[in-house]
Amino acid sequence: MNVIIGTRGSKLALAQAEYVKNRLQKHYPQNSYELKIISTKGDREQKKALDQMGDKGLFVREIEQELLDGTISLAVHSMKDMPAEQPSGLVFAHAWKREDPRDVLILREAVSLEELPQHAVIGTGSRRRAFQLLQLRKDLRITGIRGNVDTRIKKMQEEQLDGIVLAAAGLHRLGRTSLITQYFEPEQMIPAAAQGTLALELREGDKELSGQVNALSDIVTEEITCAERLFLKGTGGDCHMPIGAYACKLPDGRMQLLGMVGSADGSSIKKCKVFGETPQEAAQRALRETGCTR
Ligand SMILES: NCc1[nH]cc(CCC(=O)O)c1CC(=O)O
Repeated sequence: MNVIIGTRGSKLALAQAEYVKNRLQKHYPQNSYELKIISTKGDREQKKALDQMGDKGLFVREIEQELLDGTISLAVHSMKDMPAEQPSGLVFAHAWKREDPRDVLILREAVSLEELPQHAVIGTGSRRRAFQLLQLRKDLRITGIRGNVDTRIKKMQEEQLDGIVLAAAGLHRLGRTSLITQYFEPEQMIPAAAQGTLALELREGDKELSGQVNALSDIVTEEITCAERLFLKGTGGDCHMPIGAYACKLPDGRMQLLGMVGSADGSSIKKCKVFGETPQEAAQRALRETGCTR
């Protein structure tokens, strides 16, 4: 089988696609593999604020179209960037083991959040991160920042920001772990739903490839991703809303789910911690506790 893997061209997207290619190659050396870089609307319109571009799936639509057209056989994305709804005819393979789901702080000079001077300026384009950061340190000033991981690090230097918040997973995958000043525990800063998990998307009915990809999956990641995405879907929000979800399995086998839903301006933030026997039960309880359902 010839496996053509579609990916965006950013360094992080390429690192993720290479990782998937190498892991498949190791387990299935009988296949041939190639990467195909696909430019998306999100890549081409870097200058517009994300809020203005608005629509979901900005970084995925062209890639999904190539899957449907059959010009690629597997798409690799970050699951946290995937819209809740998927085009018909496409499915996700079972998730592989997730990378570190936490958010991290990269500081230009200070050594910790506590040691930052009063009114220090932190860059992030995510309201989820901004509002939770302000819960930890009310005096901080938040400034918008976007672009890929390298761009944000460069902007922190050029614009003399005191720091930025990024996902640990991206930095680990790029080999930039040494830049990290501090990790936030999920209870302090609830990550985005499925942060650190790859989305491996393929055509429904592609039995041979899905069999191979699914055989390398991680059942715990599959369950926690299910709980986090069900919660996200139930809130009705997309990646621009201040919504967080973090699930993990406890030693007794139950699932724990931390949920967060904020109003658009951050004036009200609801957080919860619930337990459930199944992803569905945990997600339902979290939606009820955050006031998304009754
Ligand atoms: N929104 C961009 C994005 N999409 C996925 C990751 C990191 C990797 C991951 O969460 O799997 C990042 C960068 C970041 O948020 O710092």
